[in-house]
Amino acid sequence: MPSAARDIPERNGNNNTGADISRTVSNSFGTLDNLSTSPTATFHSPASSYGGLRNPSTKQLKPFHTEDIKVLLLENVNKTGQEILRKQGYQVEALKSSLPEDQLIEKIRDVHVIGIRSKTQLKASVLKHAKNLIVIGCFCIGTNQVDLKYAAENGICVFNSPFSNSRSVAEQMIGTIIVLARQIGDRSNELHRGEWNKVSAGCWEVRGKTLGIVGYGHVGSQLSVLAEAMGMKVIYYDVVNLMSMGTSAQVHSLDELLQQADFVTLHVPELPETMDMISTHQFEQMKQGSYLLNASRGSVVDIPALIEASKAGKLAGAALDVYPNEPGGNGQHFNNDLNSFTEDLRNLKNVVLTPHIGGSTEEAQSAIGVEVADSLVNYVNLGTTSGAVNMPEVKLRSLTLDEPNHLRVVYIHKNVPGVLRRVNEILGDHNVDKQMTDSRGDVAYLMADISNVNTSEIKTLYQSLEDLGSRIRTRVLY
Ligand SMILES: NC(=O)c1ccc[n+]([C@@H]2O[C@H](COP(=O)([O-])OP(=O)(O)OC[C@H]3O[C@@H](n4cnc5c(N)ncnc54)[C@H](O)[C@@H]3O)[C@@H](O)[C@H]2O)c1
Ligand SMILES: O=C(O)CC[C@@H](O)C(=O)O
Repeated sequence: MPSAARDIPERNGNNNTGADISRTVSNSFGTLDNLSTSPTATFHSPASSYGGLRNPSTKQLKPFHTEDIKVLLLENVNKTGQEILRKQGYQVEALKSSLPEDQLIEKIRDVHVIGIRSKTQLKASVLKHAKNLIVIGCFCIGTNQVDLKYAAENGICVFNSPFSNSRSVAEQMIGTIIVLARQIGDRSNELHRGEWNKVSAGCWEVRGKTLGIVGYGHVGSQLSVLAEAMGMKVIYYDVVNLMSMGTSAQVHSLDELLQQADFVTLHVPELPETMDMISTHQFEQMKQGSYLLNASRGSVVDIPALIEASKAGKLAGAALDVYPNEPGGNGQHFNNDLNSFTEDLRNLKNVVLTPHIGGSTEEAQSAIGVEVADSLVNYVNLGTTSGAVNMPEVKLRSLTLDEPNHLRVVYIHKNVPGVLRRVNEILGDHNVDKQMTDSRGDVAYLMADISNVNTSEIKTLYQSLEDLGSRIRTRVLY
């Protein structure tokens, strides 16, 4: 089977039209709209909308038989995404869990596309086995689980969904703040065990309390608006200056936020700088009887220090949605084998533990499925990198059906002097209709549509580009 990225492609006989692949997902509960207040009554999956393919005059580029494209989807990627990829004719294998590293390496060897969520680690040690891989789709916000630099330097483009689950996380945080303030988790557990324990001591309204948001991006700023609507005062800390929502206010340092907030909630990405961002010193700065919430990444909080702060009564409660090590799939155990502190954590009072579900709503997962699958199809079929997290963003207007002898060249190369001159010497034997190039760090991405190309010339053109020392990956779409 030809490598989609490197071998000379064959023209595809598949007659997919825009109509085949455009999606209008209707609401199967639509007829109940006027009768039911069920959430499903207002739920619609977003429509898929990849650039240009819906227009019947658009020429669909096919670098290969689409059924040769192998896609591996892990971690229960939503069916909206699976359907979009299957409708392209790609061979899609979808698994519910992540895979242990040895099995992942076996599977990744011959796939062209992989889709993951937050659990699957695509480090260089795994990616080096992925000889055919051209693109990774993270069906989530976080991309810390992928070695983005290694991927770019090896011509593997990475996409994510930057905000489709932000609202879901913010809503979970609002619910959890109230659950903590009223000790609802403990009361519910007691009653499940048959114990009636009607108390008001240490239970509070959230109105008038101060919420400190660390990381005021997509999630943090949504949460800010919701919290103010409940009468909370909002302060936030971020490494960049940002516009305040409502009457919230940015503070100058993390310590300042910790000293003022009754509830501290973390919404920063996993970075070297955010590792153990909340540890013993930070707990010392927090107000007596305050609360900590973390739905960002498990590495951001030093959990043994949190356990100490909780046992010492410094914290009145905490909520964790993320952990340094998380189980690979549902049904697997959450115990000390995963994280040595787990048993201690489970025994703490007023500590809400959730299994990384901040973004797990029907709305978010359905939207993410469509968004990321669209990006993957756009990249595989058209070479478009709009929204990529590790490559320059390059997009060319679509070719049309009255441009039959055109082909699109995608050339991913090292960002070094003299490459464009050499590439254009090769392309210059033809008419270069349009060309765009951009760089990001050490990697550059060139896309060109050239006309008056005979099929017999494609192989030579492809090989000439492959032979340049600057080449990372060449793709020819026609
Ligand atoms: N629990 C879940 O299911 C879930 C769902 C979505 C996102 N997340 C996690 O939440 C994180 C935040 O999501 P988002 O969409 O709001 O991201 P975002 O990129 O929109 O916002 C992150 C913010 O953090 C700020 N930041 C970065 N480093 C910082 C530092 N050292 N100190 C203070 N601020 C810093 C950034 O400037 C940015 O404003 C994601 O990276 C992801 O890891 C978890
Ligand atoms: O769905 C997931 O696995 C991850 C959710 C969240 O942490 C994200 O990064 O979007």
